[in-house]
Amino acid sequence: MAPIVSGFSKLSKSDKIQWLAQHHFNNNTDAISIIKRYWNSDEKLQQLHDEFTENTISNYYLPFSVAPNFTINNKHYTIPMTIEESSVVAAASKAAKFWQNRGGFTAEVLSVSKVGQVHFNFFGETEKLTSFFEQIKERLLASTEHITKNMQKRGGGITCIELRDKTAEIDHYYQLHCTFETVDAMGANFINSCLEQLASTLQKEALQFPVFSEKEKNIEIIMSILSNYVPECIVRASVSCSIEELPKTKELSSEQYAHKFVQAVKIAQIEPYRAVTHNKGIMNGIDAVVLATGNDFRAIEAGAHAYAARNGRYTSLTSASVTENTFLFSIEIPLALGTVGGLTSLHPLVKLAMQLLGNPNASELMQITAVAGLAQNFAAINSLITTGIQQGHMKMHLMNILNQFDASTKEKELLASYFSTNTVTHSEVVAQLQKIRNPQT
Ligand SMILES: CC(C)(COP(=O)([O-])OP(=O)([O-])OC[C@H]1O[C@@H](n2cnc3c(N)ncnc32)[C@H](O)[C@@H]1OP(=O)([O-])[O-])[C@@H](O)C(=O)NCCC(=O)NCCSC(=O)C[C@@](C)(O)CC(=O)[O-]
Ligand SMILES: NC(=O)C1=CN([C@@H]2O[C@H](COP(=O)(O)OP(=O)(O)OC[C@H]3O[C@@H](n4cnc5c(N)ncnc54)[C@H](O)[C@@H]3O)[C@@H](O)[C@H]2O)C=CC1
Repeated sequence: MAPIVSGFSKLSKSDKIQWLAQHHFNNNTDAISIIKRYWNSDEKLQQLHDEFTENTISNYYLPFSVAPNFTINNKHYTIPMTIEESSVVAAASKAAKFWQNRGGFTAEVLSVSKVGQVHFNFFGETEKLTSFFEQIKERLLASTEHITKNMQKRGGGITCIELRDKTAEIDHYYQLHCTFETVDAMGANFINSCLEQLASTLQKEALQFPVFSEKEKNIEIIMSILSNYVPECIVRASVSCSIEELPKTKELSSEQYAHKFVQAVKIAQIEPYRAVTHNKGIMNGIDAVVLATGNDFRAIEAGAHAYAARNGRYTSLTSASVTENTFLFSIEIPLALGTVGGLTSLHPLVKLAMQLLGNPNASELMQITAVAGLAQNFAAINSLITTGIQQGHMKMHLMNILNQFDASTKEKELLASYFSTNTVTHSEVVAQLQKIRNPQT
């Protein structure tokens, strides 16, 4: 068991690795060589990556892939996707190709308002606090001027501050509930800086407010933090086509396909067990673009799933319908993304990803990302209601299984050919590999 260590963060990278080897890897040199094998040979680039976070000892490779053939608002895109799961990029590519021949995707940003809150305790009469707040509101805003002035020039800034009484749930607890627009930034640092300033001004003003008793003058700030729940930072994307343009299979006419597809989405709308996986499939596409563009996928995930539960029951983020002869499939989702700030101007591959997308602004990136989620969902449901998910997913997963058994190039070629007409299962791959390796058994 590892000993408790103090000052670990102060060790050099190589001393950190030595400590790990000694206390976790029995000084096994293989472990150290694995760690070092993932270092970049360009020392300057490696240092840049080391400095992204803390206690860095190596790099963790994730595939950086691309999905071509996306038409969004009549503009063509090749979308960068960073994800470890097989078949996700293939699925997005297949959906993109399918919809490119049917008018492509339509997307629009519906709203861009972000949220932050100052959480505090006030020990007095709510009416006095309300009156105090109304009197100091302008001074609260004025005290953030040094932080907001540049954002205001870009068309952003603090758009609203309101006092919210939460004493019904927690004694003495109130909020300054604030909304922001942060233009091309995700805005976390900007919002948090504004909130901390508002908290400081609130406290100072209260100390001097003559109507307050001594007790009321001492406002207790609990915390000041943005919210990753942004139900007013919404982007919508959709596709539509005539029923005849939908896929046909041996078993399904395009009309039967349409109705089965719509029911699959309706099931995700009413059945939370299905909705979670349905939305996970959407986030396969969304997270891949969020990661590739250096955005914060934890923030996106938290906000998206909270939004899916906004009406009290967790539900699908997409909807589908057939009206007369038209199939319509759409997504509405909160995506607080940035094309400046964070890693966007630091990580060379992130900069390349933005260049690949034509250096979009935040609004355009929101639309591209929502489309990736909708495309992912279309491909997943298409498979689920026709061949089943395993046929395609395992077809893409075949290489991972073969690599687990150190299959040779020749073995990979033989088995790729065999499995082009046979369903991939782990046990069948093992059996076929055995046959090649031990033909006499
Ligand atoms: C996997 C496919 C695309 C195969 O589909 P297919 O019809 O066997 O592929 P194909 O060989 O006919 O090729 C058609 C197109 O698919 C793409 N494609 C095809 N193969 C490749 C490849 N190797 N590399 C890159 N792209 C590929 C590519 O666009 C290609 O066009 P082309 O490039 O030939 O002009 C299909 O079966 C599919 O879309 N399956 C859905 C897979 C999926 O959803 N994966 C996500 C992971 S599973 C999950 O976590 C989500 C889920 C399922 O749980 C969500 C939910 O429950 O709702
Ligand atoms: N709960 C959360 O989601 C939290 C997330 N974070 C992290 O914060 C990072 C993002 O923070 P940001 O404040 O967005 O980044 P940032 O602080 O790195 O950069 C944003 C700044 O860029 C400048 N800027 C230049 N051009 C701009 C333009 N056209 N539009 C808007 N701003 C422009 C502004 O000064 C703006 O404040 C993310 O990487 C995230 O991981 C940090 C704390 C909490």
